Amino acid sequence: MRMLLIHSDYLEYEVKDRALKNPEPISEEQKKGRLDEVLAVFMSVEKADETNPDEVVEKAVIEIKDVASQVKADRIFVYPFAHLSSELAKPDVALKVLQRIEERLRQEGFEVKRAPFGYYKAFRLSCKGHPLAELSRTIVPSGETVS
Ligand SMILES: C[C@@H](O)[C@H](N)C(=O)N[C@H]1[C@@H](O)[C@H](n2cnc3c(N)ncnc32)O[C@@H]1CO
Repeated sequence: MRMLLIHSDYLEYEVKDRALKNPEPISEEQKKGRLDEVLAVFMSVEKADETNPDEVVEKAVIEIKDVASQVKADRIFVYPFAHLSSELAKPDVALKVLQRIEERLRQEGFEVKRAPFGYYKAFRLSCKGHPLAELSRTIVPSGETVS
């Protein structure tokens, strides 16, 4: 899993078109979304993560919690993003991992939104620009190596 974490004044998206044959079914209200004062986390779930998705979920939650506490963010935007890796996990595995991360972050007390999976989306982001505002993390299940 590759993550790009951007501490932002806001992130807003608008669904434009389907990018997969079977994108995640969404409601009318999910076609647009916005959070202010948010840690935006762009995530590519990778092939290696398929060997132990549950472990990758927990490791991702630990990393996101760590960065959120450093930048003092209590809102998280989980954003599926297929452009951080050339070895992507299958969509059905990736969606489950992202849904589980969303669920676990809510359990940890964060306000969480997740952008819809399987679509082309327009988005606007206002990065805060402080020294910890732009971070990346790579997570692999135990026994896997970072390529
Ligand atoms: C396209 C661009 O504008 C948009 N932002 C986009 O990336 N859309 C992606 C993700 O929502 C999702 N997706 C598919 N596989 C994965 C994966 N392994 N990890 C994360 N997302 C995935 O499916 C879409 C097409 O790859």
